[in-house]
Amino acid sequence: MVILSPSILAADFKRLGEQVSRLDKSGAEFIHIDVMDGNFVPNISLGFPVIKSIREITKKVFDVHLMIEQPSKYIDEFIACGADMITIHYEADKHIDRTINYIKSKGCKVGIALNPGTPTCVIKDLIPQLDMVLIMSVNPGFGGQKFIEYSKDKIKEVSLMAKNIGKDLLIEVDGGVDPTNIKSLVECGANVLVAGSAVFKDDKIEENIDNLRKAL
Ligand SMILES: O=C(CO)[C@@H](O)[C@H](O)COP(=O)(O)O
Ligand SMILES: [Co+2]
Repeated sequence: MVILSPSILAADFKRLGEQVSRLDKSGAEFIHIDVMDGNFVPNISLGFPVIKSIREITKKVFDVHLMIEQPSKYIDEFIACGADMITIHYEADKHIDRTINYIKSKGCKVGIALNPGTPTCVIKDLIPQLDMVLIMSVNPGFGGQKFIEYSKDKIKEVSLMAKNIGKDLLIEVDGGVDPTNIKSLVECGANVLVAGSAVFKDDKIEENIDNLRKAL
């Protein structure tokens, strides 16, 4: 099964509630929420009040991508706001094993994100504990960037790691996903596709989601 996870970073924040309602009625299974702190990445996006507000609009899976330093400090708040899946960056947490266990102990799904420059070998031994691995296919911080082609090799590597241990793992690709590359990403082993610009372009949310699905 291929899961679509529209990133609201690309939404029109003047009409965020209306657009999230449209996502709620769409065929997308997840909603990708990019949290940025201006330290781990050179951008600041949104936080607890926004997540709490849109949680009242939809029951879709909140796929929360934390691009923040010291993510372990905020796990309880993100869960309280309604996060269903929390993905932290390998590069942002020196005690990642402890944070993974804490997130799971709270009954929340857990993912690890890898920047384009981080090799997949660093998470090999963590895969048994994970629900998801997020492969960043752009440098984190902004939507609308160009897909980094070598991300496909990383998707294949993680897919093989999971297969070798018989692990049913979500493999999420995040950044520059559009109808021209989505099929090839699934063929590499991706099963969760994040799309921001490709979904919110020209406010044609429903049509753009259908086009992504048709391109598979
Ligand atoms: O985490 C990030 C960016 O750091 C992504 O989730 C982007 O928000 C995806 O946007 P597009 O590349 O699909 O426009
Ligand atoms: Co993201």
